Amino acid sequence: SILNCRRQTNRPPGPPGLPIIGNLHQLGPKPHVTLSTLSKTYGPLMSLQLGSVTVVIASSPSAAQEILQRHDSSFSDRPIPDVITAQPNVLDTLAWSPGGPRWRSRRRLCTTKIFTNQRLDLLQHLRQHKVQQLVQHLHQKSAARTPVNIGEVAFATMLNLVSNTVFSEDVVDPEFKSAGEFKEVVWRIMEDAGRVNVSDYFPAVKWLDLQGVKRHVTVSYLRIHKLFDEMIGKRVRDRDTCGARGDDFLDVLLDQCEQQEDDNNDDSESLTIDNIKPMLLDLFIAGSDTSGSTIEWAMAELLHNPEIMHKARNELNQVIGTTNNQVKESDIPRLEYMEAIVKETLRLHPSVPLLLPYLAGNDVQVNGYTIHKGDQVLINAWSIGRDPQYWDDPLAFRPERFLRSKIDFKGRNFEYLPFGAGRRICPGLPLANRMITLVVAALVHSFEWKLPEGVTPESLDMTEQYGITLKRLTPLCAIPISV
Ligand code: HEM
Repeated sequence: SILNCRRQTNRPPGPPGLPIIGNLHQLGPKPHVTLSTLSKTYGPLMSLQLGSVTVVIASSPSAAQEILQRHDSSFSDRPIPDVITAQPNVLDTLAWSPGGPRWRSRRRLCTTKIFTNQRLDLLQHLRQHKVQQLVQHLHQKSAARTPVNIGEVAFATMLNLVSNTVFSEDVVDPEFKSAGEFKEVVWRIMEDAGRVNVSDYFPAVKWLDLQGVKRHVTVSYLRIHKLFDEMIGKRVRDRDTCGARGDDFLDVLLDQCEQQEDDNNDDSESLTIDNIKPMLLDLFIAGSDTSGSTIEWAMAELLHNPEIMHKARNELNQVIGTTNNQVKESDIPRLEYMEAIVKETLRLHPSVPLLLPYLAGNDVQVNGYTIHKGDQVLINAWSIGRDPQYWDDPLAFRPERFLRSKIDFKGRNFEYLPFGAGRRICPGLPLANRMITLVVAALVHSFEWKLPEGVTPESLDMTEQYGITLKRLTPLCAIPISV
């Protein structure tokens, strides 16, 4: 029996399952919630059998620390979902590449040249301009008193903020008049990636692609690569003809490609015009919906808690003023309360609730149990952020808890892991933090927000929906009133 097998192999405890499917049927529509509940019975390190895959789930700060810090070298790879393997050169992505030399050199480029404060400062005027356009768009909506789907404009805005940082270009119509192909394709890829796929739990039948998701997503991957080809081609020509060198991420990557050509090194670690595309796609997939839904949740919490909205507006009026001044990224360090709001939003609504999965590279002893080579490991950051052992009144939205507290999301406090921790912590964190804080601050500073007819702050539905990112079940709609 499964129980017996657990005892023999010293696996962490877990609920008994059925033959063949194991615990697959028990996960339900909100796996992060189910796993959190199960961990109360089976402990902070438990194991589930999902089809033929053993998944170990860490649900306490110390279990997370064991995996992400103490034994991090054993968990440097990720299991690659079948849908993700449909993309060309998947091993050149940052998010899914095994943690070897290729990943390390790309990752180093991110931390030393791309997501640095210096680089992000150089590009902030582009993002500032996009946020101004968003505010103008909302002024028009205000004049017409029409409700705005906040998640939708936030997602489109995040795509443009990322694309201006990467390409100095828009990928979505900044007036929000047409959706645009880029947005459609990115969205389709995320939908396919968010689907539960039997291929991932029964590797033996992977080749059948029973649900056809892999075939479906392939079309979108090829299309987005083609769109990247066009953008990169244009940039390469501009660089060749007028020697123009800009500051955006694409220029950094192309500079790196050229430098490596000069160094004459052509091993698998080196960057080429062809193999930077998976990394570029990573930035859009990992950066836009995550940041967009965080903005939607932050606004929902502010509308749900009017006194907190009020305090946030007061702070903005004090720091930025009540005149036509626009919030800038450089103002963020002085917006302590707004920063606390963003942190509190990510505590209660981490957009990647189970982080990205890890793969055990060898047998590892954790808390007296064995995690076996080949097991998958998940960290339930959602559950950890709501654990009453570490958080007072954990279900209340109280930004004040982060004022005068040293707890940060940079991977040192294991009771708070919205961006993960350790070697594979989110590299986009500094950009995410700037984009989210800037947009929420601009939305609160420029508008009073009203809920649609019949919805009150108390009755606003705050139910979650699990997907590739943690979303609201009912999209947040609200009416901006220009101030
Ligand atoms: C609210 C916004 C965001 C959240 C909550 C978030 C969260 C995460 C999490 C939890 C991980 C996995 C960490 C781990 O395995 O321990 C991750 C990885 C990653 N994130 Fe983010 N992220 C956000 C925004 C961004 C942005 C804006 C970018 C870039 C433009 C980005 C790029 C990446 C990449 C490339 C990885 C893979 C890193 C690797 O495997 O080496 N993320 N993110």
